[in-house]
Amino acid sequence: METTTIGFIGLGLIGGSIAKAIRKFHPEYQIMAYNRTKDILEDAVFDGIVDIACTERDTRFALCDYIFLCATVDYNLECLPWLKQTIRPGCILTDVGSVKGEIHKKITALDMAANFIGGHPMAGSEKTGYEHSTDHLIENAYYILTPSEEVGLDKIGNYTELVSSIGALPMILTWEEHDYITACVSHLPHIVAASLVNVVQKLDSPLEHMKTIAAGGFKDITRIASSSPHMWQQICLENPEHISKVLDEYIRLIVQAKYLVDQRDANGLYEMFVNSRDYRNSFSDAPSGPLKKSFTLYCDVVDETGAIATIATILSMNGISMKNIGILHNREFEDGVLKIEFYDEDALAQAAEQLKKRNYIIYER
Ligand SMILES: NC(=O)c1ccc[n+]([C@@H]2O[C@H](COP(=O)([O-])OP(=O)(O)OC[C@H]3O[C@@H](n4cnc5c(N)ncnc54)[C@H](O)[C@@H]3O)[C@@H](O)[C@H]2O)c1
Ligand SMILES: O=C(O)C(=O)C[C@]1(C(=O)O)C=C[C@@H](O)C=C1
Repeated sequence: METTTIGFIGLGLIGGSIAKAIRKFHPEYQIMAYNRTKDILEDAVFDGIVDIACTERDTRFALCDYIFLCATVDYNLECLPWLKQTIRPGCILTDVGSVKGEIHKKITALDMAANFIGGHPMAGSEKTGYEHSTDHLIENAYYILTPSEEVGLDKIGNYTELVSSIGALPMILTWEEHDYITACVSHLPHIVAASLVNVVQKLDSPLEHMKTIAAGGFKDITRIASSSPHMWQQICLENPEHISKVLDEYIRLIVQAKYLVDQRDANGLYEMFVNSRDYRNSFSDAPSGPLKKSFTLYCDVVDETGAIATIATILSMNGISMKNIGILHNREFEDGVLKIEFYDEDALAQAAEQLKKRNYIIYER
């Protein structure tokens, strides 16, 4: 039987992570890729992720059942007329862009809608490049699909299955819904993080005390300010109406907060923080879906020999079995943390209690 062939145009953080996940869950699939930087392609072939390193506009993309556009938005758009002449009729063409409107409009204008399902994994990092890609970046993350109106249900079904099979959680939206929602939960936060960093730079003294003292809270909320300026410039230029609308509401809330502070309005301030705390606590950090729930905690450790052994000893002395343990250098944490997985909720709760008792800092996700 013929195997599924998947093509990538652009093999950076997201393209590389999807390719690695496909390789992990479907080792028999044939993967071909083109990337502007040749060394990356050589690395990916060496890693066993890519089978065929392609040249620009390689005619072998005609063999693909799926083609993922994972380069910069402008280059993805530039490829469309050529892809129209190249892809086979049943091919599913998809992208991973953070804004969907522009590509959908171009796809419709080029009469390619019957093949196009927009895609957007809601996972990422402030880092870019294939070297930061992992086979688990999109694991358990929502993966939004925005099918064109003309695309057949069979294609949507197949693509949804592919997304689930590599560990992500497919969710179907229209591109308009997608662009409004992400303006609020992804694009606005990046603008807020950038502005927060810029306000400190502006207000700090030449001795840079603010910069020196900024601690966990500031670092947590501004990690994403280190993201690619080019990528975020493009996102803001592609989704201006929605971003402007959510910024209006955000500015209104900031002005309201200033008013509460200026008025020394104790009740109003308390209400503001109670509301945000309760709503934030109602967010599910581990989306429930078809995947098995994992019972995992993350623990800050000093990076020195013996740190893991000490924790393993504490847990085993208390009769707590671990499923997995390892150091994680992850987008969520500034430095390495220890990731410990348990078999059930009870073991997780007991472990958290024992480690907190010994002053370890624990994050449950
Ligand atoms: N970074 C994130 O957190 C994130 C999350 C979800 C979606 N996205 C979307 O994914 C897309 C890619 O982002 P990324 O973070 O993987 O970026 P990246 O910089 O890591 O990867 C882009 C890749 O495309 C290649 N490329 C760029 N221009 C090219 C060209 N002209 N020809 C061929 N290859 C070219 C680069 O060499 C690089 O390997 C963006 O559109 C972004 O909106 C990003
Ligand atoms: O975790 C991060 O660093 C991200 O910013 C990831 C993030 C986001 O959540 O806003 C960034 C852009 C995407 O299009 C999807 C995900």
